[in-house]
Amino acid sequence: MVQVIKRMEVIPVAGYDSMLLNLAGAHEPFFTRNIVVMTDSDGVIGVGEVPGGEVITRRLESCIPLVEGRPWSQCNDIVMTCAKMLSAQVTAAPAGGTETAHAQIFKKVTNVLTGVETPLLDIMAKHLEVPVAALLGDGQQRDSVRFLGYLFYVGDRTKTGMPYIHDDDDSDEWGRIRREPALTAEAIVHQAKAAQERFGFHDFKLKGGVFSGAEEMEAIRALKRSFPDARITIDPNGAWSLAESLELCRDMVGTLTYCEDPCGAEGRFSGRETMAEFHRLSGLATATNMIDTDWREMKAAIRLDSVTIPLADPHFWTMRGCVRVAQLCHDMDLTWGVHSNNHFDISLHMVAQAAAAAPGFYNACDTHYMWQDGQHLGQEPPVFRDGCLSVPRDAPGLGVEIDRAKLEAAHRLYVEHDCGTRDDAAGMQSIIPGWEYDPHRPALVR
Ligand SMILES: O=C([O-])C(=O)C[C@H](O)[C@@H](O)C(=O)[O-]
Ligand SMILES: [Mg+2]
Repeated sequence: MVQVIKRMEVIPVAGYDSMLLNLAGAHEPFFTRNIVVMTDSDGVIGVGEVPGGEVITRRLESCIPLVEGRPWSQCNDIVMTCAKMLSAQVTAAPAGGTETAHAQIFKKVTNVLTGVETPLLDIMAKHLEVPVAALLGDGQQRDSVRFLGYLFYVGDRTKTGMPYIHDDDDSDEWGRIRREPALTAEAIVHQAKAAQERFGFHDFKLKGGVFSGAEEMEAIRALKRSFPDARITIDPNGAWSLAESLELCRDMVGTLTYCEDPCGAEGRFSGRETMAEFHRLSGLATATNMIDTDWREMKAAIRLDSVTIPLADPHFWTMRGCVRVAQLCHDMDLTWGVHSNNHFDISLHMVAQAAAAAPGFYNACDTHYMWQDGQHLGQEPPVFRDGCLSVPRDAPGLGVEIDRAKLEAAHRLYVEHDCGTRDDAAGMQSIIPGWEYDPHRPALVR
């Protein structure tokens, strides 16, 4: 008797965040996600997590009639049917907006497909008694997945009047500092040391685009002095011009292992063209989650040699899609990595399972989880050892069993604070009235 999906639930949730700074402003006190829970006719439960926001919630809900009543064994066909329905929805949407806005809409479609695909894979893997990684690509390649410590400048929450969480964890130095301002190179090194103590990270990424590039490079140099063996990267989200990127990175080979989205589109040149020039002239490997985010962009990026590390986040490539990228990287002279946003433990397990199926060398996976540690929705907290999460071959499914009480509490938080779509500009405007996003000017250079 083939089990069918009896119920698909879409649950918007919120969690607490620190006042993390970036080019687009400051993270607000709450981050949002959409959780999908599917239950089959045997009572087997599968889960998935994708970015928050009402558009994604509504699109996921529109998939429910195409999922309920179908056997999980028809996973491919279910996802394909949803993809067709969603692409008709998007095509029917009113025209207008910029090309970037259009790309964002399509990214939201893959976010939704990931929300449908992941719980189905979880259920399928549980029935087959294998980890999800065994169902991806050529199957499970490793039992342990490396993550990096994702460092951020942190704003002073006390100046905002916004309900940022604080004093929530006194268990160690990381718990004590992660909600407090960090606005200097010393503070960034301190963050890295505290995070390493708790999680064991070997590699680090600094979110740039906040102070001048020169100041941020000082932080990178200070990090390298403290962690000489670490692979270190910086990501200003394309804030610098090509000339500035080259100037800033002139002596950084050996200090930076790779550079993520240093520059973007400029005058007559596309972001993929400026990144190609940067890669060639700086001698640095280049990573991106901005200019190589689907197959069409991938073709253009490969043709130009713009990107050596596509950060193939399962949330916008789907789990199977991001492993296809990993296979392509392995077969060509590229290396695979993963982008992240604030997330709960379900997403962390999704990334770990995908990375466990990535063949050959991969870059330590990005994760924001250190900012959320303690807010898991599963019954057990994820445990990092030596900067790694294990993906045991004898643990069926995604590796997370949902805790209904925690899920309900995260949903209540979403409702009570009227959370919706992320707005980093609002966070920044709470300390700098009238502040506006400028893609070419660091957030605190005004
Ligand atoms: O690599 C990236 O660009 C990111 O991690 C995107 C995120 O939205 C990051 O900028 C953040 O959390 O502020
Ligand atoms: Mg990035």
